[in-house]
Amino acid sequence: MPLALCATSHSPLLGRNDPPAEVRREVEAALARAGGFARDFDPELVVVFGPDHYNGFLYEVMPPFCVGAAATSVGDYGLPAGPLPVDRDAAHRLAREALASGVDVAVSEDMRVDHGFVQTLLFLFGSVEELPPVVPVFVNCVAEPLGPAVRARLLGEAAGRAFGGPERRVLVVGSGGLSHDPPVPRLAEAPPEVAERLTRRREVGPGERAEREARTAAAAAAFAAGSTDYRELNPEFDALVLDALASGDLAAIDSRPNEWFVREGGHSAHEVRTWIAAYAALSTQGAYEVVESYYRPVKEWFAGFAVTTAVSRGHKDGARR
Ligand SMILES: O=C(O)/C=C/c1cccc(O)c1O
Ligand SMILES: [Fe+2]
Repeated sequence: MPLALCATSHSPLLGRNDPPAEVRREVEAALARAGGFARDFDPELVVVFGPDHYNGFLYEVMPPFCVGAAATSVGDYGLPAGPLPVDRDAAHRLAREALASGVDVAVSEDMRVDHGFVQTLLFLFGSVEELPPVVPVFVNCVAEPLGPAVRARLLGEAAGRAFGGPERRVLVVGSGGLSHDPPVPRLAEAPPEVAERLTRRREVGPGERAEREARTAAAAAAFAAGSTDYRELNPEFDALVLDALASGDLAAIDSRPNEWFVREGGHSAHEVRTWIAAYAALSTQGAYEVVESYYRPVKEWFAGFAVTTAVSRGHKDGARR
């Protein structure tokens, strides 16, 4: 039972702009079950594929992928700031495997990560203090130009080869998606001051951060109230993605052109690359089965919100140690 998988959407608007209480309770229950699955599996290592939202990676240098050999949470949206417990040797092992197989990952000895990593890790493990050793793997999902989605599969397969095997229990995690298009700025349309902000790394003060986050929450409230300024969530796209991942037919999604993701799911639908990578890692161990799959579109959170867990076929019960 060497690999298991959790893949969840994230939304930093959870707790800031909530849907009716029963919807929040239902999503939190699905997240709690995924957390129970992760803790029962008791991983010795967590490899988490996550995006960034111009908090850690800027156009100064924008790699398609980056393996964090050390990482610090920036503490956006009220999440805890500070270092994450990264397994540096494991990070280098993954980078070597990826590079040897033709996936040109960058390596960072000082990676900054935002809610795209930290919120999902806390969904699963509760607090930074309770985290097992992690390897954070940045997947660029917002900063155009993007490579083809299939590269995320190749990256995930490299992770599967690096960590598959009986020696240790490794949980692979995907964080992001599914259909959604929150107001994340895009360089091509950015006025000069925003382009500057997307390009150069600098400390963001608490006032500026709070203002930005309040703007996103207000946009989500307007979206939920019926504003047509934002792209609708697309449950059909989300179902197609979830079905393809569950069936193991990753090509059904990762062979699609980038424009398809944007047209069907919105700009941030590219975050499903993190799920593709996680499922691809699991696929290196043979056929797999989804243990649980939860889905609900939540406009208040700007998210087609899904939570899935999976194990290699025949290991459903073995997921509990
Ligand atoms: O504020 C941001 O940068 C992004 C917010 C957000 C909102 C909803 C879903 C997501 O995946 C997000 O990253
Ligand atoms: Fe996101």
